Amino acid sequence: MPLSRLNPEQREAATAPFGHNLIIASAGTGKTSTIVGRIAYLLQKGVPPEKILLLTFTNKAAGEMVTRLKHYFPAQIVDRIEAGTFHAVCYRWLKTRLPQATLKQPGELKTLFRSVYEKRDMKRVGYDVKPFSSTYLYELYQLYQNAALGSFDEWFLERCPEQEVWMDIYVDICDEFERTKEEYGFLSFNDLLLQVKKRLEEGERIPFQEVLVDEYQDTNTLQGALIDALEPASLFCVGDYDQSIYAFNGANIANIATFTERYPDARVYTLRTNYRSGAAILALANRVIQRNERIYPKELIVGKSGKNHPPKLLVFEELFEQYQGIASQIAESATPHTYTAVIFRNNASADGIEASLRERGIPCRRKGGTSFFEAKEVKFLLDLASLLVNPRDMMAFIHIFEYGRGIGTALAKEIFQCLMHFGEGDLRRGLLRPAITTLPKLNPNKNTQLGLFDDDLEIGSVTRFAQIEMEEEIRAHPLLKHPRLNQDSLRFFIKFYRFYRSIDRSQRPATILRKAIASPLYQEIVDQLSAQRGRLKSGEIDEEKRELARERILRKARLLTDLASHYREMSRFVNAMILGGGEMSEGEGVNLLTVHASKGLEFEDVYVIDLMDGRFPNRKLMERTGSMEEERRLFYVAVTRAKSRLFLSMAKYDRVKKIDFKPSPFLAEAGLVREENASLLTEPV
Ligand SMILES: Nc1ncnc2c1ncn2[C@@H]1O[C@H](COP(=O)(O)OP(=O)(O)OP(=O)(O)O)[C@@H](O)[C@H]1O
Repeated sequence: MPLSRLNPEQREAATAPFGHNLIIASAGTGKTSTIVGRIAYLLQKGVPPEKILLLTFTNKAAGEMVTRLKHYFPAQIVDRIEAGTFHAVCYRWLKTRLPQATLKQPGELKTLFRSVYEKRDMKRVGYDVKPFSSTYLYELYQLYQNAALGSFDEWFLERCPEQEVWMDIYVDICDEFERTKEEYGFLSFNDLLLQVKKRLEEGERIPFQEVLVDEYQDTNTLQGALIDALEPASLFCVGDYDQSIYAFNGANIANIATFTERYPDARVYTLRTNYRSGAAILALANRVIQRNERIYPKELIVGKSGKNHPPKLLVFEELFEQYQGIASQIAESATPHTYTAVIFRNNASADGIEASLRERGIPCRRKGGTSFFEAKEVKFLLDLASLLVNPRDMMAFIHIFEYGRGIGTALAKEIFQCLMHFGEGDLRRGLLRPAITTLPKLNPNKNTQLGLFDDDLEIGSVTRFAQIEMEEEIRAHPLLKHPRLNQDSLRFFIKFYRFYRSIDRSQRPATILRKAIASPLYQEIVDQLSAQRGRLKSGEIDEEKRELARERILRKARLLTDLASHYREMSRFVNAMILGGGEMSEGEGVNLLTVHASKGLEFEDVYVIDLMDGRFPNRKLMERTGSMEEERRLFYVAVTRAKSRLFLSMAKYDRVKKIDFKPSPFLAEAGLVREENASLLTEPV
């Protein structure tokens, strides 16, 4: 049983009485094993699995815990436990209430927000204070949803009082954004939590007997409120305040810091034995983190025996030399690449190190596989899938039709509006079996954002298309009367029409994707993209390059089909791809990670790079939402990922930007450089 593998302090926590339990688990002290032990304990005590809710920071973490439990309990029991991220769990629950709603990628919603923002002519209003850009306002609005429960203007004005003159317009923009999302059936990630919280507050019940929360230190105000709204009979929160690193995303360290005030009956357990790292690494981590306020008392005991490598400072003369030097060291190291990680504070560090590793033929992987989902060939297929799930999804339709020669955003919007009109609000019907055969009567005063036309459409002559081969039903389609449709755009429309007809009765996501990939519609996308990617600087197309690009595109398309084969319903597939996209990593080899992405992971050898003042700590971000304490916690998280060897590296000069660097103050706090003048104790390598 998992309980028998726990040490006494882990077991004491795992078998805590029902009630409000907080487990302070320092880095590497085995919180995963403790949570698994706790669930085993609950099941042994007879708690029905469906009454257990496990909330984790990634779906992968939930999956790993569930897999471990399956070693001890039958799968049909373990699978009934509700486990996943806040988003995934809320999505599953909402799905039963809002079957049509589609989750949208943050990038897509940002575009929608911009289209609402740009309808306001800020210049004409002409206040002295410059308004925030659409992107910045959008980010603030997202942060507000995670970080506060009161009204937007109150929260906003507290942070940005100088922007008061714009407040009414900002509120108006956010309101319209919310209405537009609702109209299209779109949900943002925040909406998942907000909607569930609202329904719970309105009296719906999800009666969990125990809610377990992993990485409790990184829950935000909204998540904290959601946990409260669930009103679980018992709460088991596991976290480490020294690893709270998501303030920029609204994480509220007060959730963990005030636990005992909010729940006066709370019991606090502390896991102290670190099994991950050698004594010297732990001593360094502790020396630094001691400078932060101690919220609950804690002490780390070294549980690992064996060889103890002292952490090493690597100092390079020049920034790029640093990346090269580290790549060389990794090339010579006996540690397998997959057990090695390079960790950095800022994403900007990744390219230099990746290029240096690849130059030496060392494979590497970057977490946050957005690159896969952002690849145009994948996005196109996901847009097709999204449109099948939610035919009101005008954004997906536009993205698809923009590939048609001669079709820009404006015409794509018009085609969408026409099809909706022909089908009386049903896109598929408007396309395949139009009920109305006249072009839409349009209202010039209507919202221009929806792409309705300024004036009524004149009727175009269908004889323009006499030479184009097509089925009779397409020739009779009312869209052909659209005056702005030309031969190229019609050809694209025909491909789209035929694809829709080919999948008329198909249900399974993988079948539909296979048909899509084989269709002339997708062939057109593959041709366009591979030609673009095969083009040389001179403008000519290199056939070999184009062929390689084509193979890569099709490989990605097949990978997406493989992923789809795990789903029976298209809506589940689409939403899972959006929910889980950020957790995918691409490739094999040395792990290149931001500190945030390294959370919860461990590696034999860890290189924490670019340890220069300004970069780590990142002074710019500190001014916005951060603090020195948060940066110190980031440093603590980074160094405690190391099991055997820890290398801390810095450069003294950036040749490209011509800047001199000072060592990170954390190197002084770690005792690796002299504190008073931050001078180096180590000579450059
Ligand atoms: N009782 C135990 N005896 C021996 N090894 C253990 C025990 N508990 C955990 N470990 C090992 O300690 C390491 C750290 O465990 P785990 O990944 O659960 O830590 P964590 O508390 O989640 O760390 P962090 O918060 O830093 O991510 C793992 O390699 C795990 O196998």
